[in-house]
Amino acid sequence: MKLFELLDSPVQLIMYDLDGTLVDSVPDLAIALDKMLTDLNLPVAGDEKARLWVGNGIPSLVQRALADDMMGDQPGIVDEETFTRALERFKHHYAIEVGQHSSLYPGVFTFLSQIHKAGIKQAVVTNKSEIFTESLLKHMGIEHFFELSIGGDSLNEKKPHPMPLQHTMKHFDCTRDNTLMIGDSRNDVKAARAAEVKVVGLPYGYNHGEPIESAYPDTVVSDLTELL
Ligand SMILES: O=C(O)COP(=O)(O)O
Ligand SMILES: [Mg+2]
Repeated sequence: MKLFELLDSPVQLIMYDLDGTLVDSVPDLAIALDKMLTDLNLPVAGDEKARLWVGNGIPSLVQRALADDMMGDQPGIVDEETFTRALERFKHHYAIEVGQHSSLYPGVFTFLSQIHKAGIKQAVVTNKSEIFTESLLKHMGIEHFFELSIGGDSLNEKKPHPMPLQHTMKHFDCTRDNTLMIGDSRNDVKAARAAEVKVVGLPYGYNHGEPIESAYPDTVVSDLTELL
């Protein structure tokens, strides 16, 4: 499906998820997570598990790794003291690793350039912490494409809550009629549904081990250039 087929009005704003949508960022996250686990004398988790756990922000990722379980971020599973120490260790390691082993997915740079040239506004709406979002965008050389980036800790709520999407639309004075969300996980689809915006799913990212089709985005494309 093409961009112009998705909305009745011309697109004025595209909101992008970051991890798993624009950037294959798990290699950095997995290294930082394993260094954190090693600091705590726990067995390392590796890439595969990190890939399943990423998507609900850094605190959830750290809790899942500590519990070695997807449900680790539920109340009462991980004790507060261990979590606080682990989070500090993770942030320390990730600040060093961020952007070092990550790469842009195929078609991302071309798509962002074309959309930028067409005068359509672009924003990042991620659950990744703000400070690491800025750093990753710079390392990937794509920060200049975005007029706004909202992190998982920028507002009171993060995806799947619609708040970051609604905040972004308001910022650009855009509405559901001229705005599109693009993401790789059910959190993106749920947030878009709750904000009543159309959403494109990408199949190559991190959707907790499930195909993105199971979250029912409006369409799925194999890479972003398919939308051009
Ligand atoms: O850091 C995360 O948990 C995932 O971030 P995302 O929202 O860009 O996929
Ligand atoms: Mg994602």
